[in-house]
Amino acid sequence: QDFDAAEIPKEKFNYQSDVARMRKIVINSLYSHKEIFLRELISNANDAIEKLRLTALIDKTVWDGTDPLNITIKAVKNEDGKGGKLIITDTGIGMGPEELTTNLGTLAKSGTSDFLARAEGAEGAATGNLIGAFGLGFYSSFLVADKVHVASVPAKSEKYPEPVQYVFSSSSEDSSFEIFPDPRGNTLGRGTEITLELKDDSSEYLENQEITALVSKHSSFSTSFPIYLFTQRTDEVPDEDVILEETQSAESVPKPTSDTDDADADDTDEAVIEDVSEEEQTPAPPKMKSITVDEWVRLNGQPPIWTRDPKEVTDEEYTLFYNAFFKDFSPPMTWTHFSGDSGSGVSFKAIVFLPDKIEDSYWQQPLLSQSKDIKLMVKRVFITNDLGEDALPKWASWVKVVVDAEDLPLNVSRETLQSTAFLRQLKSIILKRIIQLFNKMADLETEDSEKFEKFYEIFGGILKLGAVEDQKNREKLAAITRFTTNHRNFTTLDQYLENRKQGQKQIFYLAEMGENPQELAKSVFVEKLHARGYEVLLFTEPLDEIFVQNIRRWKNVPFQDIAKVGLKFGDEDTDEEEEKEQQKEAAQKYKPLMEYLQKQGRGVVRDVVISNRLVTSPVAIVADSFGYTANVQRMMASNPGAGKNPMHDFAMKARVLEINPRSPLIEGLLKKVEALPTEEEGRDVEAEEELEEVASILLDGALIRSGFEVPSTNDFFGRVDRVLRRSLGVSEHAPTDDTVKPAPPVDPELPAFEELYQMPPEDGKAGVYVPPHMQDDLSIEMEEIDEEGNVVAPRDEL
Ligand SMILES: Nc1ncnc2c1ncn2[C@@H]1O[C@H](COP(=O)(O)OP(=O)(O)OP(=O)(O)O)[C@@H](O)[C@H]1O
Repeated sequence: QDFDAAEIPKEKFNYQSDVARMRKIVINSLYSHKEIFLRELISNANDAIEKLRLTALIDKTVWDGTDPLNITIKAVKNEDGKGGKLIITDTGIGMGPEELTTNLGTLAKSGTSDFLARAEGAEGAATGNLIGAFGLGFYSSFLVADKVHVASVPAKSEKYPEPVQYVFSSSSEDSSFEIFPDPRGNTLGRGTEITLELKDDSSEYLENQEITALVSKHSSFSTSFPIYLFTQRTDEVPDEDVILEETQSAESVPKPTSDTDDADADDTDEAVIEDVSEEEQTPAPPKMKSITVDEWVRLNGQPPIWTRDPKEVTDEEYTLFYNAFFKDFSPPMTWTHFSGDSGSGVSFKAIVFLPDKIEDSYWQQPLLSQSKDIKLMVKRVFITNDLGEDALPKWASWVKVVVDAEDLPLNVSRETLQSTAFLRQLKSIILKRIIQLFNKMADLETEDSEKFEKFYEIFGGILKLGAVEDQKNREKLAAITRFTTNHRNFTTLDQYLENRKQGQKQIFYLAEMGENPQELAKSVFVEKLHARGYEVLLFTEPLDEIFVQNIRRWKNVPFQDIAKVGLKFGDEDTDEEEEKEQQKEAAQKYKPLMEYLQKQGRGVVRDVVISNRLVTSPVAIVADSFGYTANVQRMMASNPGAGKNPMHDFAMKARVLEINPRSPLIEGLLKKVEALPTEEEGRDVEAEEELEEVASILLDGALIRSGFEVPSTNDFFGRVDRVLRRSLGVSEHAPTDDTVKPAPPVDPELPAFEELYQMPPEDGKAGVYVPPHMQDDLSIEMEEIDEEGNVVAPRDEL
């Protein structure tokens, strides 16, 4: 019986506008992925049965545990041989008329509009990957069907004591759908039946072979309930009418089903026929006739992948499973499949997958992330993917895991789970496995650097976050973390220590958020270390500084920020006597300059000292151990609350100016300071001002070189201008002619459009507005085309 057969009042509804947009996107942009409709419908069916089973744990009226839970698929070809219907049925929770309306007629998901906007835009092509993840599931039916009917009966419950079968009907063209009681009556008992009236170009989905292939590719791994396909087989059986006559005469009846028994006795069917005919010595073989045998064939008979022997599962199977099960349609980066014992007597099998990307949304708020892809099964039955807030530390919340516990009760709830030792043990087992996978990927560095680099690009930040967040696994995660140095890329902390020079008791690093390592390597702070052959870790990501501040030491060697005081090469004790003497002398020699600069630099630096870290640069500004480096200062600036800390001002100014005694510039400055006439000799105010200006530029330059900002950019350039004038011999005080033409008086009228843009004459012909400033640069050719797209008469109108 047809859905339209009876005269039943049908209620008509308009789709919510987002649904209309969604259907359009699905139909237009996913055409090349149209086979996904089956995966989506099966996945919905599976979810509906799962929901039934979970509800039945609390309320037995919903399902008493006896009637079978399954998904069936049936293709019905039209009698004229053209097109047909595909019917997908489940014995799940079902939907009442209101649910049909809201679930299928509206999109309740948050972020829908965002998604729609993205999908309609340039990224539309990529929607193939988003479709399942976002739950456009049901609408994918319109990829292959002109018309879709969803008949459904909700499970018996308080809300539906006498459930009635209703139908949701919609065609792919309509902006509305209809809801009405099923004219066929209650044919389902419970569950949902989706009838797709296939489009002419989708009739391949009527072929059982095609359906079987699709199910095995996309759905066999992700469904926990049996999927049956309706098949019809033609069998040759003895014609019963003839047999009946023979029985009456010979009293020997070959049973219609005896084929198999006979086949057991011998290997081939042919032999059977011979045997039978010889033994019974009947004058003629029994008359045969063809009959059609209806059969439901199980499509997903394979046991779930995690229960299989890892040696027998191919990489492709793991990938297909991952895609379908976690609705992430890029292949996983790597995985580990293992079985174990939790230690509290729960044995389990699990697969832990590393995805091949971490969503941007994760990095926006990593500390708020919560794992949602640890799917816990008990004896192959899905229990939950919500293991609670602290299921895993935040650094690992992106991981995708399926775990199947043998020895937990089937009706275990999340609450009872929380109090079991199993969950705690599971957590540490998963973390251990993730770290194992990280190590496996990190080992690829030498064999397959491309793979390794991709891994590091995605998980580098995770390793640092983990080392900061997770004290227990800190060491293991920090050991895998890599850094760029002035010597090489991807250095581990252990490798750094191997390259340590004799006496070196610090791990040198320099941090500048957002800089690139090559630039950072040219910093004043690195120059001497580099020139002497020491290795310096170059930190350019915000997490780096937080990372060292948390781990503080590696194998007992402390980290030293080389932009701070306290830098020691470690070989100072072995310096020659002569060198020490030289340093003493330099301190003596530069005393007047240091005193002078100290006076000039008040408010910017706390002290001035002779540097041991500079080679060619004349000066640098170094932070005290408790002061802010330029990097920390910048991080503070982006944190609005930081200025309120009473230590803030103090930490800002806790820095020292270091001068390079071997720089000619510094020597020259010393001479100038020494040459200044004293009070007694009669002060030279002009020379004093000149020198102050130079000192001030030197200080500002030192700030900039060291990554800090100058207190006032305008003042700084005013001074530079004056020094430039002096060096060019131009008068310092000669004013620039600063007269300018004032603007005309206020104009109370708004300009007319025609004044700004020349309008084409209003002669009814097509025209183009070209703004005056573009008229010289633009020429437009127009051609008229006929309906077939052929050019009628080329013209050059403008
Ligand atoms: N076979 C079904 N049985 C019962 N309810 C269903 C069935 N198919 C769909 N639904 C209901 O309709 C809703 C919308 O389905 P749709 O496929 O559009 O998205 P979804 O299933 O929520 O998302 P996703 O496909 O990502 O799981 C479902 O959430 C479910 O409540």
